[in-house]
Amino acid sequence: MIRTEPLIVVMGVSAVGKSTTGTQIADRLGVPFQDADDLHPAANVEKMRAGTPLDDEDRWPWLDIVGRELQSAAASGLVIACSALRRAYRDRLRVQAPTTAFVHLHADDAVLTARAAGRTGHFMPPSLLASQLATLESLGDDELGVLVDVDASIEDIVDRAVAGLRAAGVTPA
Ligand SMILES: Nc1ncnc2c1ncn2[C@@H]1O[C@H](COP(=O)(O)OP(=O)(O)OP(=O)(O)O)[C@@H](O)[C@H]1O
Ligand SMILES: O=C(O)[C@H](O)[C@@H](O)[C@H](O)[C@H](O)CO
Repeated sequence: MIRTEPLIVVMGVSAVGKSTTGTQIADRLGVPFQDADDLHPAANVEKMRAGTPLDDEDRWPWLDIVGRELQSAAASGLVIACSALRRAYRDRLRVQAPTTAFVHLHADDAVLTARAAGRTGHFMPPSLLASQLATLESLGDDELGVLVDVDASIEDIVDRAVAGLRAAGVTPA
């Protein structure tokens, strides 16, 4: 039997917990983790740091880099934390890595505001949260993946994500 390793994007708006949770999902599944924030062109990071939201033209080249990382990780599997806010962005990733599954992390605005305000030393200003929420398109019923509410302990979130991926057939039963 041919086993393929999982390619997973942990998606959602800024400060929803993609990096924190994604690292632990990767550990649990025994695959590498990467943070797509580290793949942004420097100009994108500076734009966000200055308080200006990215637009589609800023994101396409970055998404192509993320897609290439997924595509080249077919042998090892990969969990990557990447906002992937719009359906069109996820379609772009699937062009290069069609088997990609998404863990969509969701939180109420109050939880997000508290988490964005509570962290220090991050380039993303909390003021950009509103534009992130305005851009977000939830995972569609026809998209491979799972929606997980993150108003919970990290262990519970990882449990739910891993169970959802198993139920969706992304990882073995
Ligand atoms: N389940 C949780 N419970 C409590 N705090 C959490 C939880 N998950 C994440 N956090 C905290 O919320 C903040 C945002 O988390 P994190 O940096 O992982 O989000 P992110 O989605 O990767 O953000 P960004 O995309 O902006 O880099 C951090 O300070 C993190 O420690
Ligand atoms: O698509 C975007 O607007 C970006 O990827 C942002 O989501 C940030 O990189 C991330 O959230 C860091 O805070």
